[in-house]
Amino acid sequence: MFESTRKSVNVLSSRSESQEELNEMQPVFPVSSGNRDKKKKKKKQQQQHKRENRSASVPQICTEEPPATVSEGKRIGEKCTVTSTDEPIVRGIFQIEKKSCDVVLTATRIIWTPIQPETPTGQSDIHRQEQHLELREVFAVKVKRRRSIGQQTGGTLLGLTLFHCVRKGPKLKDRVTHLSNLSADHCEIWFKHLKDILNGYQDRPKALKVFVNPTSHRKEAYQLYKDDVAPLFKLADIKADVTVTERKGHALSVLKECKLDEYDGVVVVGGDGSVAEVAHGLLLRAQMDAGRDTDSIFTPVRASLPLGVIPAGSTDIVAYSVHGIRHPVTATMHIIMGHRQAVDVCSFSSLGRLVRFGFSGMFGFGGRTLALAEKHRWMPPHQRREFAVIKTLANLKPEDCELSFLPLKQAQGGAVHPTSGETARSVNEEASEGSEAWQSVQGLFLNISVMAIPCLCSMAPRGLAPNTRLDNGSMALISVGNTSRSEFIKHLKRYSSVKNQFSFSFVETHSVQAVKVRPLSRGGWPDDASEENVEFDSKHTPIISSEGNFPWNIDGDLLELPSELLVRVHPQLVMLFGANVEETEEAPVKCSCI
Ligand SMILES: Nc1ncnc2c1ncn2[C@@H]1O[C@H](COP(=O)(O)OP(=O)(O)OP(=O)(O)O)[C@@H](O)[C@H]1O
Repeated sequence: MFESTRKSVNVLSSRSESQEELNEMQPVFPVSSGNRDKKKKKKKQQQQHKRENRSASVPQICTEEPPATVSEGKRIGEKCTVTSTDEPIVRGIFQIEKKSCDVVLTATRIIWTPIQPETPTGQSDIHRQEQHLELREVFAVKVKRRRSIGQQTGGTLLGLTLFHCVRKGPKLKDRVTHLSNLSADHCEIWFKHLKDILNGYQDRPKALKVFVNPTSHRKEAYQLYKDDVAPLFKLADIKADVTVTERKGHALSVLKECKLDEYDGVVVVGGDGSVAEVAHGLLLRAQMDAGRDTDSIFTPVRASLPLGVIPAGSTDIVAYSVHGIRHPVTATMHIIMGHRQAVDVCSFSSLGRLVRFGFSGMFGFGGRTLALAEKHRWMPPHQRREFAVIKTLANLKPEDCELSFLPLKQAQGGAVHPTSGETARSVNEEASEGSEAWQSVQGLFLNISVMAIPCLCSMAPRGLAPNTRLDNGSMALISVGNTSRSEFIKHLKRYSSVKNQFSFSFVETHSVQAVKVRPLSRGGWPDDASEENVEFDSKHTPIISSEGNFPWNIDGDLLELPSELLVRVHPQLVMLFGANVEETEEAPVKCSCI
C-alpha cells in the first residue's frame, strides 16, 4: 500500500533493518562492497534463482523471433495474450505477490502468469491465471533495496517496484506492485525499458508551479500538500515550485510576472476562492501575453498551461465538478497521469471593463448571503455561513432588476425546460432562429445564478446547475422570481434531494451564451448588517465596497459592483487536470440551517 511507502519515503532516518526502501532513481548496478560481498550476493542470487525457477533465470531481450523455449516445454508467449501490435520487449522471472511468475513486458502492458509445476502427464495447467497491468496506469518505477538504519546508499537489491493508479468510481488511488528478483542485471534491463516507456508519455507534467493557500478552510492546506501531494509528485519525478500565499491577490501577482514557460502546469491547493484567483491569473496572463485589450469586448485566448485543483477549502465546487469527488489524492493522481479536461469559463465585465474570469456568479440571495458572511469573518466558517443564510432568509427581499440573456444558438442547444430537463424552444427563440437575439425581462428576483460548470458540491450532488456541462460551450441561467419565503426555502432544500429543484413556477432555467443583469433599485449593504456592530476585518473587506454597490458572489468571492454586469461564456478556455463526471458519488449533505 502506498501510505506505508510514502511514509518510508518521508521517514528516511527511522528505518529498521527489516524495512524495505524505495530508492529515488537509484541505478540498478550491483553494489561494489568488496569481493566477499559480491561472492555472497552471487551465491544468494543463485539460490534465489534456483528457488524461483530451475531453468529460466536470465531476462531476454526479445528479437524478431522469440527464442523457442525458456524451459522444458514452456514456449515464450504460450499463455500470454500478446498480439502482433504488442510484441514482447523483454521477458523474465519475478516473484509477484509471493508467486514466481513468468513476466512479459510489451510497449503497453506488463503481463504475468504464475509458474506452476507440470502435471505428471507433461501437460501444463491450462488454468494458469494471467494478470496484467496497463503501463498507462504506471507513474513511477523504482529500485527496491533493503537498507539498515542510517544507511543512505547501497543495500541489498530486492527487485523493482511499480507505482500505479487505480480507479474506484471517481476516486483514484496509488498502488504498488513489487517485482522481486535479486539479479542486478535482470533488474537493470527491466528498469531501463520501463523508464523508457514511462518517459514516452509526453502529456504528463514534469515541472509545476504550485500555490498553497495556508488560510483555506481549517488552515490545513499546507500540511495536506506536504503529507498527501508532495510525496506523490516526488515519486513521479515532478519538480514543484511552491508559493505559499501570504495574502489575497498574492497568487495573481506572481502569475502576472513569473516565467510560465518553465512549467507544464499550475496547481492550486485551496478552496474555490483560491482556484478562482489562480484561474483568473492564468487567463489574465494569457491575454497580456497575447496583447488583448481587456477593457473592451474582446475574444479571449486560451490559458497557456493546464490547471490542477487540489481541494482544501470548505465547499470545493470546482474540484467536485471536475473530479466528481473532493479527494486530494484523486486530484493529485489526475495531475500526475496528465488527465486533461477542457472547461468553459465566464468573463464578468462591468462598464465595459473586465472584472474577472470565473466559473459561476450569483446575484440576489447568493450575493447578499456571502456579503453578510464576509462581515462576520471572525466566526468559524460553517457557523458564519449558516448564520448568514438564516439572517438573509429572515430579511429576504427581492432585487428589482432587468435581466437580459442571449440564448444558446439553436444549433448548439436551447432553453432547457425547468421540469423535464428537455430542450425546448420558446416562441421568441423560434422567431429569432438563425439570428442572435437578446431576450429581456424586468421584474423582482430573489436570486439569479449564471454558471458555466455544473457546480457540484456536497449540498447539491447533482450540481447547482445540473443542466450544463464542463465543456458544452454554454452557461446555465437560473432565475428565481419573487415568491414567499417558505416556497423559496422549499426550492433551496430540493438541491440536496432527488426531486427537481427547478420544478417551481417561479424558477426558470435557460441555456445561454451571455447574460446582463442591471439592478434598478439603489444598492448597498443588506439592511440587517447596518443594525449590527460589525467589526470589519480589513484583510477580507472586498475591493469595491460602499453604498450604491451590489454584492455578487463570484466563485465564492465577494465582488461589489456599481452597475450592470455582463457575463459571457468562453468555450473550453482553460484545461483542468481531471476527467468529466456527471455527479458525485458521495451522500448529499443537508444544510442544517434550513
Ligand atoms: N495568506 C492569505 N491570507 C488571507 N487570505 C488569503 C491568503 N492566501 C490566499 N488568500 C485568499 O483567501 C481566499 C479564500 O480562500 P479559499 O477559497 O482557498 O478558502 P475557503 O474560503 O476556506 O474555501 P472555499 O472557497 O472552498 O469555501 C481566496 O480568495 C484567496 O485569495
